[in-house]
This record gives sequence, C-alpha cells and structure tokens, in this order.
Amino acid sequence: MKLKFTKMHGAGNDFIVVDAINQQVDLSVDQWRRLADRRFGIGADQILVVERPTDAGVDFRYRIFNNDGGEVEQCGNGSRAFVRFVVDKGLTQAHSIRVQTMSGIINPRLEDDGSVTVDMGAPRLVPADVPFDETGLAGMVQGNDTLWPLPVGDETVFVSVVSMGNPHAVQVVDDVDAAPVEETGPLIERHVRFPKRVNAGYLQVMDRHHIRLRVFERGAGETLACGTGACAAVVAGIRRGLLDSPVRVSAHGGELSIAWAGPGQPVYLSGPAVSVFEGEVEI
Ligand SMILES: N[C@@H](CCC[C@H](N)C(=O)O)C(=O)O
Repeated sequence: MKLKFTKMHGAGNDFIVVDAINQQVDLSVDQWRRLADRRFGIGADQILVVERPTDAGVDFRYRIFNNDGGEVEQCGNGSRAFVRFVVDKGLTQAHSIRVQTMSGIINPRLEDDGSVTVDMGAPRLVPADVPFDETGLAGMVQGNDTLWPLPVGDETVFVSVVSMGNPHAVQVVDDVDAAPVEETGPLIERHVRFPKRVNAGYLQVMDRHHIRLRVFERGAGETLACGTGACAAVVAGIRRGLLDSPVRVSAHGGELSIAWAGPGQPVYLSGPAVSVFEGEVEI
C-alpha cells in the first residue's frame, strides 16, 4: 500500500502528516513506528493523522502517534502543523478551526503572518487528572503550586505536575544546557508515580517573561521543542510565582509564545508551522 504524506515541523519538532480523509489509512502500531523511524522510515517525533470528525460541531478529528507508535492525547506543535496542512491542502477555507482530539476540542487559528495560535484549553492541575499518584507524598508549596518530590537515580527532583490533555512533569533548573535531560528524562518518563508515563520538562527562568526549555518527551525522547511542554512549563512557572504571562519560550529548535490568564482559563500557544516536503511511501 502507498501512503501520501507531508513532512512538517513546528520549531524543529517534526511530523509526518497524513490525510486520512482522501486516502484509506488503517495502520498498526508497528507500521506507525516504522514510518517514524529515522533510519528505516521517514523519521519524525510524531505522526499526525487528519480525519473527518466523529463529533458534531467540529471541523476535523486529528490523531497523534508518538515516534514509538503509541497513540497519545495531545500535541501542541502538531496542532499548528495540522492547521497549516488542512489549509494548504484545501481541506478547509476557514482559518479558525475546531478540532476534535483524544483529550477534547482545541481551537487553532492561522494568522495572516503564517504563524498559528492555538487555544489549547485549560490546564488540569489536580494530580489525579494528570495522572500522578501522590499517595503518601508530602508536597512542598511554592506560590500557588505544589512541588512533588520524585526520587530519580541518586537524587530527588521536585516537579510540578500539569496536564495539557497529556501529562507533564516540570522541574526548574539553573541551566538547561547543563541539565541531565538524557539521563533523568527516561527515568521520569517511566516513573512509577505516572501511570500513563509523562513528558519531562526542564525549565530555566531567564526573566519573568522569558524561559529556556528542554523536554524529554514520552514516546519520542528529547525533541527540539514541545508545544504542550511549553504550555505546562509556563503554567507551572506562573503558579510558582516565577513568571508573568505572556512568556517567550526558547527551545533548541525555535521560539514559542505562551499566554495564560490563570486557573480555569485556556492556554494560548503561538509559533511557527512549516512544510518541508511531500512524498509517497510504500507501507
Ligand atoms: N511534541 C508534542 C507532544 C507530543 C506528545 C507527547 N510526546 C506525549 O506523549 O504526550 C507537543 O508539541 O506538544
């Protein structure tokens, strides 16, 4: 079977985007994994699949598969690539779109300058909703946030837990370049306290409106940028009393911008969405 795809990225977080409206797409976890493999396939952090909606009142359904083939709830940078894709392919005339994802409806909007702003919905801050198992743990209060002690290797790190539809554990570090992302990222990702695994964020505060961020993503390893990771980091930083909205997020692959007015309010994510090439692959 031949599959048409577009290779895209958002601040270096790269995607294979597949139109499942105009072609039949029904792949196994193994096939997704092979497509995303950087040596045996096309290579991508995530695969995004554009489908007709199954819910009323929305324009599209969009599904997300990590590099390891697992389907996940949400992808911030992917939602921007998604909008660029459906507009460029003529699948919609609208620039403001309602999209059904595994974790609810999001509203991305293509701006006149080609960037995309996404209403990612409100963060979920109750540990059980992340999900994070806090049983028997004494959290440490900082500002309006609770930091949870997590034994990782020989040390204990203190993380904020945030769901942006997908789970995030965010820690503040002095210097992201020196942070042991490759060493502790995999341990946090699979820490027993996170029953669905977790994306591990390392946040350095530059000033109250600017952070640097690295994210070791669940199912993909460290990526050049993570949109939901940026949302979660800014939410955690604001709750801890370290940041004020809006916040510029510098990742290795580019810049994102996040705005959040506080609990119960949606998080807005802005940044680039770029098409790199198109192709057809035998699967
Ligand atoms: N790169 C993404 C997040 C993709 C999903 C994540 N790895 C997970 O498993 O939750 C983003 O831009 O948000």
